[in-house]
Order: sequence, then C-alpha cells, then structure tokens
Amino acid sequence: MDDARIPFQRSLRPEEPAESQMSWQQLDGERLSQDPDWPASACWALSYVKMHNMLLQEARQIQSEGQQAQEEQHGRTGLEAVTIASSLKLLKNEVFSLCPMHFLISGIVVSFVLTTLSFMVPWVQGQLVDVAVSEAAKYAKDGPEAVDIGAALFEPILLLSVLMFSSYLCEIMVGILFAICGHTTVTRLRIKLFQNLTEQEIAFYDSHVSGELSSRLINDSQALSSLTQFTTQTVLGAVVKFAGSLLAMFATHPKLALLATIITPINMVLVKRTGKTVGFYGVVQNHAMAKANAVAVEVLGSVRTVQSNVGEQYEAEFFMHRLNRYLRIIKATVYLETVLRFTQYGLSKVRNIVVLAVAMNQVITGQLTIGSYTAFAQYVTLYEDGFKNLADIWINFKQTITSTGKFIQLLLRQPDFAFDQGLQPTNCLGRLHLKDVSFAYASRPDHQVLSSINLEANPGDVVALVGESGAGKSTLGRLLLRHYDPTSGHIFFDALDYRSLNLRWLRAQIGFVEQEPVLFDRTLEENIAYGSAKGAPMKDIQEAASRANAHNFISTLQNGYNTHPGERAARISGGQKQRVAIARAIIRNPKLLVLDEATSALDSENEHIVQQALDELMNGRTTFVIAHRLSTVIGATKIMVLDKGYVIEEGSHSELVARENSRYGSFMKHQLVSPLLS
Ligand SMILES: Nc1ncnc2c1ncn2[C@@H]1O[C@H](COP(=O)(O)OP(=O)(O)OP(=O)(O)O)[C@@H](O)[C@H]1O
Repeated sequence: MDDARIPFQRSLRPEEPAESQMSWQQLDGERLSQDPDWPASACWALSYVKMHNMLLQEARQIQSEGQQAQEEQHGRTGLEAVTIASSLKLLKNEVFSLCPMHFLISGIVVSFVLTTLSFMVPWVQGQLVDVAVSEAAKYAKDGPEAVDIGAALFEPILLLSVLMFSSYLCEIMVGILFAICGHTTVTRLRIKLFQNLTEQEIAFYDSHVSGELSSRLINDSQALSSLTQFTTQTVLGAVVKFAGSLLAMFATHPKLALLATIITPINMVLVKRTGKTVGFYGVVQNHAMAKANAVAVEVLGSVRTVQSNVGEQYEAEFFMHRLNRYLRIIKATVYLETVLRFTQYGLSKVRNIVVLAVAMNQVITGQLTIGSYTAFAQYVTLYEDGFKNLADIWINFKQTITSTGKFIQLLLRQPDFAFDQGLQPTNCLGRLHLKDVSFAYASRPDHQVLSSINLEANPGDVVALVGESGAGKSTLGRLLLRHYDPTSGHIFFDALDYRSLNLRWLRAQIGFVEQEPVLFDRTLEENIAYGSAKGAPMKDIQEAASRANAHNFISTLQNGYNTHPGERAARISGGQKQRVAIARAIIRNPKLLVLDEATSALDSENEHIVQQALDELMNGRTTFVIAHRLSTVIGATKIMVLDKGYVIEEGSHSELVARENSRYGSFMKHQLVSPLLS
C-alpha cells in the first residue's frame, strides 16, 4: 500500500498527549477495523477474503518489481526470478554448504536410529498385548498356578523400556544437533550476506535503503534458519515414518490400511494450496517488516532532527502504520493455517471412527488380534505424524523460498566492481590524468552531470574545484574514489586505466576527507587506525593525530584514545571530528588526496587549526580539493571552475583573477559579501 494512503498522516497536534491519540486497543484492533483494507465487517471470513486477494496482488507486484529491477538495472546472469528449482540449487550450494557437516551427518544418523526405534515400539507393544491376552485366557481357564505373570511380561517390558528410553535420548540429541546446524547456518548466511552487501557498488545504495537491507539481513535469514533446522531435522524422519507406517499398515491389514489412507489425497491438495498461499503472504510479510525497519532505523538515527521538529508522535504513528501491516499479514496466515488444521483434524477424526468400527468388527470375527490392532492403531498415528510433518515442511519450505526471494537475490548479487581483480603495481607515484570524462547517474541517465573533463595532476599539485551548487564537484570526487565509473572517457592513475586496477589497492592509495566525516562509535584509536589496512601501532596513531592537530584535544579527554565518540560522533565537536578524520587519512599515507569541502562547516578558529592539519596532509601528494571557501584555493596549482558539468575556466588564482569578466573573478567579488560560493 502506498504511504500516501496513511489515514491519519499528520493528524496529531503536538499539544495533544500521545495517550489520547492511540491506545494498545487502537493499535491492535480499532485501527485495523478503520482501515479500508480491513473492513469492520461482522463476518471475518469476508474480511479475510478481501485481505487475501489484496495480499496476493501485493505479493505479485513485489515479486515483479524485484525481477524488473534486476533485469533493467543489472542485466546480470544467474539472477533470474527465484523459482523452486533455483532455490533448491541455492539451498544446496549456499545454505547446506554453510551447515556444519559433522553436526548435520550426526543428526541424520541419530534421526535414522530414532525413526527405526519408533517402528519397533508399536510392534513390541502389540506383542506385549498378545502375550497379556493369551496369559489372561490361561489364567481364566486354569487358575493362578498356571500362569507366571512376571516371567511372561518381563522380557517384552524390558525390551519396550530399552526402546523407549533409547528413542527418548535420540530425540533429545536430534533436537540439539539440528538446532546447532540451523543457528550456525544462519549466522554464516548473515555474515556472507553482510560481506556481500559491503562490497556492492555505491550505485546499489542509491536505490536501497539501509534499514530495509538490515531487515533482510536479520529477519529474512531467520526464516532460512528455521527451514534448515526444521527441514533437516524432520524430513528424513517424516519420509521414513510416512512410508514405513504405510507399509506396516498394509502388511498388518490391507483393507483397514486402505480405509485409513483414503483421506490422504484430499489432504495433499489442501496442503499444496495452503503452501502456495502462505508463500505469497510471506513475500508481503517480509516486505512489510523491511519497510517498518527502514522507518525505525531512519528515525532513531535522526532522533535529534525528529525532536527538533516535534515529529515524535507523527513518527510513532508512521511506524505503527507500517508495523500494523505486518501484524495483519500474520493474522491472515494464522487464519489460513487454522482453517487447514481444522479441516485436516475433522477429516482424520471421521476416518478414525470408521477405522475403529471396522477393526472391532474384524476383532470380533477373529480376523484381527487385539495386539495387531494395537500395533495398527499406532502405525496410523505414526502415519498421521509423518504426513503432518511432511505437510508442515512443505508449507514452511514454500513460504521460506517464496518470501526469502529478496534475501537470496541479495546473497547472490555480484557487485558491478570486482574487489579482488586487477593490477596492484608495487610502485605508486600518484599521477592523475582525466581524459574526456563524462558522467550521468544511472537513476537519471538523461541528466549529464559532468561533460568532457580533462585534467592532469602530479605529486605535489593541488587541483581545486570551484563552482555553484549542483555543478558536479562532489560527483567528480566520487569518480576519483571510483564509487562510479565515467559513462565515457577514462581516468588514469600513474598512466594505468582506473578500470584495470585492483579496487582495494586503488582505494588504499587514496585519502578522502569529507565535509561531514563519519566516525564509528568505536574508540578514537580504532577510528584513526581504520585508515590503515593492516592496523597500526599506537605510536603511529599518536603521530598521525599530532600531525592532524588532534593529539592535544584527545589527550584532554577523560579516556583519551579510548574515548567512544558516540553514534555519528555526537560527543565531540565538528572540528574535532574533522581532525580525527584527517589523522585517519594521514595514517594510510595516501598518494592521492580528495578533500570534499573539508573546512567549510567550521568557524574561523577551527578552520585555521584544521587547515594546518590539511596542509601537513597535502604535503608532497596529489591533492584534489572541492572547495567553497576561496581562501582554501588561493594557493592551488590549478583552479578549475565548473558550471553545469563543464569546465569553463582553469588556471592559477592570479591568472583567473587577471582575466576580464571571469566567473572566478565574480566569485571572488561575491565572497566579499558571503564567505561561501554556494
Ligand atoms: N546519487 C545521485 N543520483 C542522482 N543524481 C545525483 C546524485 N548525486 C548528485 N546528483 C545530482 O548531480 C548533480 C551534481 O551534484 P553534485 O553533488 O556533484 O554537485 P556539487 O557541485 O557538489 O553541489 P554542492 O556544492 O551543493 O555539494 C546535481 O544535479 C545532483 O542533483
């Protein structure tokens, strides 16, 4: 459903307390009945049918959108829509290859033993009943002296006890072994997906929200865990139980066996249909959870903005709306599964009565012993158990495979840029050459952001890029970091084409300092060492911090280098954050520096301190500065003025100001009024 259909969007007024706006009752019930998708009908069945149709439609839409997006954006091979066949292949190649094999094999062996034991128990019980019946007849005829009850019962009871105790132990072991299998597999799957997500090209993140991806990572994979755990644990036992008990029933009494299995085809049709429908529900369910998670992650990550704009109640309702969709789908699934269970339960009760009546007739006419009937009745229970397990596995399998399609696609997605291929030159000078570089973002292919950019820069050169907002300055910086490839033209690094170089190697040669640098909520020591691929000793970290003018302020913090700066470095100032980011760039000793408006957000005192740190960093390297303050570009070797993606002027500061009517000159005049160009 479209967000535009939120019935209560912005309905809250800040002065009204939250309690007067929504209660748990509303959250859970009233809101649903007010929702046009869940009419307040007296007949829940009608509401359910409406809901069912809506969910099927939505599931198909989500699936076709996913498929279309894949085909359009990537044209990748091997990423066709997830079918049962491709999913089975995935299960085989990915999921089961991640299973701890020794636990899996032990589990299979123990569950085989368990199944064998479960067949022996009814047989021994039947024997015991027949012994008891025959001893009872002797007792009635010849009196107590003719019967040694203890001797007659000892052997079968001992055997039964051993069998029962062994199956009890096996059951416990099977549970533990398969639980370990399931949890280990899902943990490995999550790690694999996480790694795969971190390696996707930046363009992928232009069209995916991080909250949605984290939901796929955590919630969708949970379903695969229960699938591996549940399926491996029960599938073997269920097949053996189902087939074995069928054989045993027919061997004991073919006519009764036929009667007992007469409802099986109806049950099979019911299970098949339910499995398919629950699968579609699962698609919408995971999608709804991902959307709800996206709201939670975004809002909690921007809670300062939310509170500054008095948006708490609105966000709570927005989240409630998204989560309620999830709840409704769960309810629809529960309704459907309940209908299935009731139908199956009812049919089996009728069948049991008919079988009992016919069996008693056979006992009376001497065609069946009571012992054989006891065994037969237990085989019917085993058969039912086996069928129920197989049905549950099928429904679970269909639901998981259909609903985790997105997870599977993400897991198998190959990034556009391979990380581990390409050249890794041993010597790197840092010479940069851009030849006729043009670029448009994939999401807006008709909007040319950069056009025919040419540039040559050598170590020690500082190239400054100036231009109005939206001119394409940051985009050029992103091309230098190889977040995107030019749509035409080439970038050469030490005369080697960017595309031919190993991506990890290339990025290790580049230091990047952003306007709003991101620090992780790990210690400052770890944040600085983050720039060094192999980790760095404390001595180097402190030296980098000193050169970045960060050591003094870090030393005054209570925990020094062990200080956690908080999420988004909220516990330190903007200038301090910049200096830690510069230290992080210094420690990697980059050959090429990309500075994106690194000082523009700072006051003049902080700017001075950070600029000193930057001068230290730029020394002897090829530097590319995206600048808004002209003070930072005056000393540049070359200044390029960008306008709508074209370089309209280039030269040194003195050359450009000397030109008549130059755009740079007008920027300079403008800056007398405002310190910022854009
Ligand atoms: N990820 C993206 N997807 C699509 N278009 C984008 C993307 N990022 C930027 N753009 C567009 O590309 C153009 C250039 O943006 P860019 O951020 O490079 O400009 P800029 O010169 O750095 O601007 P500013 O000085 O305001 O940061 C703008 O029209 C912008 O809307």
